[in-house]
Amino acid sequence: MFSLPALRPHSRFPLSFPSPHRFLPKPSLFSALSASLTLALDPDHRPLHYGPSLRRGRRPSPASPPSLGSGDGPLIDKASFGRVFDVAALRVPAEECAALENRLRGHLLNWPRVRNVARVSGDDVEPEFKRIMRDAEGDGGDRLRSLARRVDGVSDGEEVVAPSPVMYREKLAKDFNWRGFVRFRNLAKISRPKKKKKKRDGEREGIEAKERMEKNGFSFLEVVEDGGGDGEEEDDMRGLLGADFHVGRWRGPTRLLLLDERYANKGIDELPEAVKVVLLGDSRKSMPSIYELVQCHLTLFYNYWQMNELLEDLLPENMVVPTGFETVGHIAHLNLRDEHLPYKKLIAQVVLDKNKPKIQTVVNKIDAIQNDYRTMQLEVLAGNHSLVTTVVENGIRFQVDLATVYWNSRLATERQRVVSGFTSSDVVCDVFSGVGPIAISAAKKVKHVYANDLNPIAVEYLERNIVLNRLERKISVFNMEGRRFICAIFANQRPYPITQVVMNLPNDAAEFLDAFRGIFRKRPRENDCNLPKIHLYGFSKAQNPEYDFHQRINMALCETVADIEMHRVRLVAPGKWMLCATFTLPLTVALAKQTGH
Ligand SMILES: C[S@@+](CC[C@H](N)C(=O)[O-])C[C@H]1O[C@@H](n2cnc3c(N)ncnc32)[C@H](O)[C@@H]1O
Repeated sequence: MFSLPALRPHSRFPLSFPSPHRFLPKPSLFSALSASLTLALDPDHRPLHYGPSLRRGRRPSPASPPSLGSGDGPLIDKASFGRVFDVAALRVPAEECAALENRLRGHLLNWPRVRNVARVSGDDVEPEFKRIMRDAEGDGGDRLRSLARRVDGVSDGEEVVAPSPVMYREKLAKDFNWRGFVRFRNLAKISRPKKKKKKRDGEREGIEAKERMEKNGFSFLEVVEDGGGDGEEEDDMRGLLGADFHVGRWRGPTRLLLLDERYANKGIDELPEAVKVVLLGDSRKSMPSIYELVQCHLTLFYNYWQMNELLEDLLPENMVVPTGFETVGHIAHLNLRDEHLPYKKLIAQVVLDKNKPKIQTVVNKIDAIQNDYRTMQLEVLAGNHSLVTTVVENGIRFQVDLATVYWNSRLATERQRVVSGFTSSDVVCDVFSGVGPIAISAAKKVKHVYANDLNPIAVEYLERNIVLNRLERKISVFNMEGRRFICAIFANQRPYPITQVVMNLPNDAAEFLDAFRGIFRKRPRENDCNLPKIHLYGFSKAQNPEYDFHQRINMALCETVADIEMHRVRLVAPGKWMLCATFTLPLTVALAKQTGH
C-alpha cells in the first residue's frame, strides 16, 4: 500500500509525518503540535513557511508563462494549479556549477523535485567557439586584453576593464574559416546588422520557454531581472551570440544556481557570506565578474504537486484527505469513506494522474466482501476499465481478475512467512488456494502441492498461473468444496503423504476443522499416519485474540490442542485481528470416529 504523508495546507508547521492510517484526519492534535513547534522554532511567533505550497505561490498571469495541461480532462482544471514563486539565483559558468553547488548547498533552494541547478537555454556554445575562447584566454587573458587595447586605441600601460564586443567580433571573424562560419551561424549577422524585432524575439523566447518546460514537465524557470548591460552594446552582441548574450557576462555556457527562497528579491548585502564571497570575490580581478545575481520566477504546475497537496486544495476545507490506496498490478484500489463519495471521481483522477503509468485504473470498493468466493464489488472511477491485471509477488507472476477472484496484496508478507517454513521434503495441501499465491510459491520449494478452490474462475486463473510459472508438474488442481476436498485428499494413501495444510479462509476456516476427524481411521497401522501440520487463519475481536481463536479450534476439533503456535497477521479493522494458528493435527482427531460430515 502506498501511504502519503498529509498535513492540511494551512497547518503552520511545514514538516510532514508519515501517516499510519489510510486517512489522516485534520485533528486538533496535529494543529496543536504544529502550532507549538512553530512557536518553538520561530521566536517572533510568525508562521514559518518553507518550501513550495499551493497556498503560498501566486497564480500565473494568463499570458505567461505557458501553462501545462490546461483543459486536460473535464474534471480538473489543471491550469489553475500553476503557482509562481520569486527565487534568486546565481548565474555561474557551467563548468564551475557542480563545485559551487557543493560549496553553497546549505544556501540553495533545496525544494523537493526541483533541481538547484537550472540550464540557461541557448547559451551553450559550440565547442569551436569554446576552443577559441580558451586559446584567447590561455595566457591569463593577456592576448584578449592586448587585442582589446588595439581595438580601443588604449596604450599598453593603461588598464583595460573588459575587452569590447567589437574586438570579439573581429577576433571571431578572423579565426573562423568558412566551415567554422557555417557552424557558428550567428556570426553571419556581422555583415547583416540585426534588425530589432522585439515582438518576434518574444515569441521565440516563448517557444524556447515552452520547450524547456515540457522537458521536465512540472516546473518552469525564467529570469526576470538581472545585472543587464550597456543597451546598444548588448544588442550588438546579441546579434552575434544569441538572445541570451549579455555584455560583461561570462560568454560561455552558464547555469543558474537557485538560492534559498528567503533570498528572493534581496540585494547582495543581504545574502549569506558564502554567497557574497562567490559574487564579489571575482570582481577584484580585472575581468568583469563572471558570477551574477539574478531574480527569477519559478512556476510549478499541476504535475509538480503531490497527491495530498492537490486533494487538500480540491476537497472541502474540513474534509479528511484520503492518503493511501492499495495496488494490484495496474489497479489502484481506494477505500473511500462516505463523505468522499461525492468527490470520488475527482479523487480517482488525482490518484491516476499522480501515479501514471504504473496505475492505469482506479477503483473503489462498493461493498464489504460478503460472498463465498470472497470477491469485491468494485466500481471503476478513472482510467481504463480492465480489472484483469498481472501482479508480481515475491518474484512470482500472477494473473488475476479483480472482478471475479479474490486477491489481497497486503498478505504478501504473510504468505512468504508461511512458505518460508516449508522444506523441500514437504507436500502441501492448500484448501482455499484462490489463484494460487501460496500454492505456487510453495510449489517452487516443496515436493508437491494439492491446490483447491470452490470458485471455478479462481481455479481457471490458478491453472493459468501454474503455466505462467512453469509448475505444471508440481501442482495438482481441484475445484471442490473445502470439506469434501479435505476428506477426499486424505482418503487414499497418496504417492506423496501430505505434511502441511494451509487453510486461508479467515472468516470460516475453523469451522472446516471437523473434516479432519477420522481421516486416518481406515489406515491399518498408526505408523502410516503422517500427521500434517495445519496453518489455519481466523479473525478475532476478543480482548485476547489468541485465546479466543484457540478455543474455537478446540471446539471445532472436539479436542484440546495442547501445542499451538499463534501469529498475529494484521489488524483488519480497529480491534479485529487476523491470526494464523499453526499446530500438528492430534492423532486422536485423525483416528476419531467421524461425526457424520
Ligand atoms: C481468503 S481467499 C484466499 C485465497 C488465497 N489463499 C490467497 O491468499 O489469495 C479464500 C478462497 O477460498 C475460496 N472458498 C470460499 N469458500 C470455499 C469453500 N467452501 N471451499 C473451497 N474454497 C472456498 C474462495 O473462492 C477464495 O478463493
